[in-house]
Amino acid sequence: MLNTKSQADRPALLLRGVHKTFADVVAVNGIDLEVTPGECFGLLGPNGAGKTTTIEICEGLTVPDSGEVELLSLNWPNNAGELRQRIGIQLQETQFSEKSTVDETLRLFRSFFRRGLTVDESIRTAQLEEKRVARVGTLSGGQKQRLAMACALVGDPELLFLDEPTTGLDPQARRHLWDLVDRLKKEGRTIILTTHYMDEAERLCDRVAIMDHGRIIALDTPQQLIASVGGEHIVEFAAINRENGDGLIDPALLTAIQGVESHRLTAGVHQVSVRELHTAVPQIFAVLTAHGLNLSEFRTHSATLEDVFVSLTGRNLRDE
Ligand SMILES: Nc1ncnc2c1ncn2[C@@H]1O[C@H](COP(=O)(O)OP(=O)(O)OP(=O)(O)O)[C@@H](O)[C@H]1O
Repeated sequence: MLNTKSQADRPALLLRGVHKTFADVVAVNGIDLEVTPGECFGLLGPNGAGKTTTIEICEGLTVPDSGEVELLSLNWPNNAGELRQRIGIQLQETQFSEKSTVDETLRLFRSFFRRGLTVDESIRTAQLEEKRVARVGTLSGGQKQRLAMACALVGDPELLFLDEPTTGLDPQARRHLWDLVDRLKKEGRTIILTTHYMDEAERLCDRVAIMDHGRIIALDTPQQLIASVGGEHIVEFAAINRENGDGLIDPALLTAIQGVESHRLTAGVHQVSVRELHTAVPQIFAVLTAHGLNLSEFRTHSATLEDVFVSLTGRNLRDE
């Protein structure tokens, strides 16, 4: 059994050694996790990493093969009734009745909870006032996501699960959802969200677990994860030798440059993490010139969670 601290000291969510296999696919391969009350915690990873399976295990929708899961000091299936009253769930895709109005849909969801927000409050929170009497079938993608959020909130949950809340939304609708999540954080709710957008995780999450192949491969604040890459900036370039047409360069020549923290070569593109652009870049150019190399591509960016994933796995999050 889990240890017996008082409820106030307990994490809002606790996973210990959680495994789940579907036929021959290991979806979740030994996850340990503790989420503090009031925290916005992100599960970040490429498609198929196991994020949805993990979150569905937490939500009581999927039964793990092994491991312990505790939410708000309660567990599935022993405390299922109480848990359903105290958590909110936004699934990756929610099938609402297209013919019902926003108002009718929320009334139905509100009827599942003993206590919670009024339908008016949840419509206001999700900024759907103008769509109150609109049929669900007429809503845009962003409005449907906000309705799904309103349904997840109508029971006034302490712990809220959001599975890829902004996938498929245009930039404006995404920002709208982010503002809503900000407000929910300020209200002190614990939020667990999955995403494969690193900017979303950086923007919203207090801490992030990066998942790959069913495991957590890194877990920290976005800032600490990014700092772990080594340099604040990433310089990416491809180069061609004027004589023989290849782009090879001894990595030791690059890593010997003062302020260069690491080097990686992916699909012909060199990625160098550096502390300061203005000192490192001229030296990189000097090394290339000295070895007869001309640049064919060159760009720089501030290090992101994408770079953390690349440095851990050698792969890009987005290309999966
Ligand atoms: N019900 C299921 N039956 C069979 N395989 C499944 C099932 N659910 C998930 N899987 C497999 O388990 C692995 C993890 O899937 P999961 O949906 O948890 O990943 P994910 O990180 O959420 O990906 P995405 O970002 O695409 O939603 C994948 O290989 C997926 O095909």
